[in-house]
Amino acid sequence: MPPEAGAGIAYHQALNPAQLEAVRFGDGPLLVLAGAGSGKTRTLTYRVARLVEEGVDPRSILLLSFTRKASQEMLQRASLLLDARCRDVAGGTFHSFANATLRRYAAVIGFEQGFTIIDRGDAEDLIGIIRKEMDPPGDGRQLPRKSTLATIFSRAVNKQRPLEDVLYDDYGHFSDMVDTITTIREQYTRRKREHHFLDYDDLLIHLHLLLTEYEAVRQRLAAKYRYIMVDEYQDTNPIQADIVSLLADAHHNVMVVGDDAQSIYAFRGADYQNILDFPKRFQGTRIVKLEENYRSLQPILDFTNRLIESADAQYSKCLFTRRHGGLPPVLVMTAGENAQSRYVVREVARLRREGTSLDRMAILFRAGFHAFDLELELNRAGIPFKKVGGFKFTESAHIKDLLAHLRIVAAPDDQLSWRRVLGLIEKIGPKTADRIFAAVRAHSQGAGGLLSAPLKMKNQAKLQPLKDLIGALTDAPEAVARWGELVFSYYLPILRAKYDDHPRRQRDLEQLLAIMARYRHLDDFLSDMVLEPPSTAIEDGLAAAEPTAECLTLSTIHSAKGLEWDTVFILWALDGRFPSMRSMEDPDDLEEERRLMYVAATRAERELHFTCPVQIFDRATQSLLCDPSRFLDGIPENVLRRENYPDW
Ligand SMILES: Nc1ncnc2c1ncn2[C@@H]1O[C@H](COP(=O)(O)OP(=O)(O)OP(=O)(O)O)[C@@H](O)[C@H]1O
Repeated sequence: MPPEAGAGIAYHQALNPAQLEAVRFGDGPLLVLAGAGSGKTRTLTYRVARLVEEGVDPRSILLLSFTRKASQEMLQRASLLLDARCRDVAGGTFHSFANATLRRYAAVIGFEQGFTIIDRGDAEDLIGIIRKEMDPPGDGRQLPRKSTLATIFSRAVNKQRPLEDVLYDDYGHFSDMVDTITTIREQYTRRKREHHFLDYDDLLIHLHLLLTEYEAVRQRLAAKYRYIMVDEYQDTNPIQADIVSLLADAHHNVMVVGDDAQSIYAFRGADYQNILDFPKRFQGTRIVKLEENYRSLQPILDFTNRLIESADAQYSKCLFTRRHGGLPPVLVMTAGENAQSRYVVREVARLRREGTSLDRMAILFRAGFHAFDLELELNRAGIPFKKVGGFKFTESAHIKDLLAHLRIVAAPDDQLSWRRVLGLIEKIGPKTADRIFAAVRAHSQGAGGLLSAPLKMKNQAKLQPLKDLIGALTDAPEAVARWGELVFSYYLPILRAKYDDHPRRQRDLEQLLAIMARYRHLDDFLSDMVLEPPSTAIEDGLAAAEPTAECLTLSTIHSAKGLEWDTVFILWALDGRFPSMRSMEDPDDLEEERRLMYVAATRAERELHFTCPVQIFDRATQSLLCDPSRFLDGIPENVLRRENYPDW
């Protein structure tokens, strides 16, 4: 039991005056502008504990955050501070909250039989099927690819803009196909309805709809959640901001926490304008700024304050710390990409000799491929690393294969999963798969329909092992782990035949089985796999051989958000790479790149290195890139040191 338990929480000792003000704030709207490393997590945690301590029913508090892990950690910490009541607080992401609420009110919005959530890959596959059926424009031009179509549709939803506007503004070269693209979207919407599918965006759309069209439901939800808290508010999109307003409309007890300088999800529709507009949405908003940083040494903050000072519209903040000492960050010009990798390897080795653990160092970059050369050098030097970001566990083919078998049992109307499952059987193509699916569906006995559906003789034999599996699954009582084992045994021979690197993939599947063992209901497991997929690094380097060994982190900047390391290296601080050439065409994109660099730099506690390989040929513009990132221009030597590697 912590010392404070029972004797009341020692707020004064744990919090600085600004944090304390936010924690003790009474009813009404509150905007907490929390600089990087200024303790926003701590502030939210203590506020939850305080509300509960003062007698607020924990079930009437709703804490929305960017990942479920973040909200779970906050609630766990709040429980340690106060007591187990804090675990009853409703916490999660916008999407998981939408999922839970829509399941409760499914009948209201016309999903009496429930729904299946499809991930981005499935959404693209469905769009791909429709795209194939459409006539090409006729002039030899190609329709946008399925992934581009999915991005266009999603952008329209998340920015709440008409499809045509998104096409004209962001994809001008496809704007003459607006009619065909609109038809594809209509078809996509229709098919999703038919199969009871909701994609990620639909979760928000339907929740929004539920709150705007069904006043009685909105009132019930508003009465239920008397205190609303939102973490990372700068990364909300317009629908999410509306959802918060609709829920809080009746009482205005809403606290949002965020940092406009760290908004890096505009490409997903996030709009940092939400945080700037919050006081307009909620009259009488109290604004509290958290400016004391507990993470970095002062020379790092001197640099990051400079970096963000030139950003456009923002709330002004000036971070400071009581931690002094340390050197200013360094910008190292390297003679090409390989020299960049060798510089990083040399410095990592030096830090290690000086006693810094590899776990306390990170190499950050904008896109996964920016680190390929470095990965080779690290392997050569025998430095173990793990690579995070880019692509997710559940997006890999073998994981999707295994999940598809479970999905046809949970949702027998899921045509995409049937196609996948049947497509794994030798000599069954998409057409046969669709015929079998139609026969099973006509039988209306769920997946068990496969056992009795009239099928061609030649298909009967091929399907026997799958039939046995479905028979076993439908006979076994609902035990998620057991079902996982059954599918795993069935799938193992397929995996071995299909992939040369099956041992590594088999380890992933075993990990998935371990995760399954934590679930009681298959629906919950499958929904979580779409909403909160495990963030396991699949592309591990040498570390993969010894998962527990100390290792270096290689990460995209987006995946490094909220994390911290003793030493951080930021690769490719070269104008044309960071900011990228593309972002230079649009001032908003350029600003987002600056914030991305700010997020990366504020992860460092003690040492910060930028590397800039020069004389890089850019194919798109046919030019040589030689200058450091424009964001570093004009920063004086006493704030950012400059070096060459190797000396030239
Ligand atoms: N009042 C305080 N006294 C001492 N340490 C604190 C205080 N507030 C926060 N910290 C410490 O500062 C560190 C950063 O806090 P936290 O993770 O909450 O930052 P953050 O604001 O979420 O950062 P970011 O937005 O950059 O991800 C943590 O180690 C936390 O324990």
